[in-house]
Amino acid sequence: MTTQVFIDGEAGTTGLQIFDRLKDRSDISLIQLGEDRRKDLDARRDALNAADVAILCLPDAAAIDSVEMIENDTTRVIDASTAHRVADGWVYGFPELTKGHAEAVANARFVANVGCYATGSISLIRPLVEAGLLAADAGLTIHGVSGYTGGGKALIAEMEAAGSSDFFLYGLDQGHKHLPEITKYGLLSRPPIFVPAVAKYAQGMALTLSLPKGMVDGDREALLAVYQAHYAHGGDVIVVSDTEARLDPQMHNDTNTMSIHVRGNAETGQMVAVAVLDNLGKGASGSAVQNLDLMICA
Ligand SMILES: NC(=O)C1=CN([C@@H]2O[C@H](COP(=O)(O)OP(=O)(O)OC[C@H]3O[C@@H](n4cnc5c(N)ncnc54)[C@H](OP(=O)(O)O)[C@@H]3O)[C@@H](O)[C@H]2O)C=CC1
Ligand SMILES: CC(=O)N[C@@H](CCC(=O)OP(=O)(O)O)C(=O)O
Repeated sequence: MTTQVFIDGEAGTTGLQIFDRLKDRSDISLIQLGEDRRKDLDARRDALNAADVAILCLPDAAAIDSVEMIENDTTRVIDASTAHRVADGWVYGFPELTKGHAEAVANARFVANVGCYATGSISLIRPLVEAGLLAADAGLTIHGVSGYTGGGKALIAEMEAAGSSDFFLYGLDQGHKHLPEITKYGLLSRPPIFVPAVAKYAQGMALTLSLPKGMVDGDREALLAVYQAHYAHGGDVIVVSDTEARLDPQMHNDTNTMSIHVRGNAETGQMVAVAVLDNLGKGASGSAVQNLDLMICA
């Protein structure tokens, strides 16, 4: 029997990429509404209730409405929006979060797919805190750069218009929507300073976690060993002990791979950990399909 999947928001940036990943699969039947009915409440309610799994690729308010429209106790939900990331009753959709978490995703009814910057940030922080190398109250600083598809259709239109900016910083007020989930699932007792940026390319992101001398209890080799052990339980996170001078945020585009790198200066003890991922791959659509696969294979 095929699994009935409804992508609510299929015409958006994340929804389209999920559709592309699922459209040729023989184990999945896609419920589609078409352009004329995709925002029709009754049509969405019927589709949500007919689906085995609904994948919500909507703004937060519409995603909350979708969950409220489910009247049965069988439709399972993967929500790509921010609405339920730290909500009770939702499993955080990052299978590699910690040992055993993939099973939690597989058995969940409600899965909150992870934010793109949050995926990279948590992937760097959590293993070090779990291993006792980094204090939960450490004053962390994360910088990130993303392609403009991370902002959905509105930012794509803005950045592809004539005269748009080439690069900008934002989130400087330290109110970025990913900070609550980074703090909670990074096992931190205070949020990091987070300075994201958008550059004039479509897709792919890189984040750095600054590790000044004395902040972590270990050198580069120790950190790489901790990351390797943490991500040895399967999934799509790879730990790379490279030393190339440049890291390209687009190097994992159109895949679900996220790579972790550790660099630094052995003489000064100053280090930086780096995560590279596709904001629409492991940062959104790819991870939604990874979570779906875990859920329907359980
Ligand atoms: N882009 C990314 O890298 C990531 C995005 N996300 C999250 O995924 C969600 C979708 O983002 P993204 O795909 O980028 O956004 P887009 O703006 O590209 O797509 C959103 C889609 O939802 C549709 N929509 C809006 N309101 C309704 C409604 N009431 N009923 C039905 N459809 C509606 C829009 O319609 P219309 O086409 O008419 O505008 C659009 O097609 C957001 O919550 C975002 O935060 C998560 C991780 C990364
Ligand atoms: C480049 C860009 O604008 N990125 C978005 C985050 C991507 C996204 O929408 O992710 P979530 O839905 O997981 O929050 C932002 O910083 O708000």
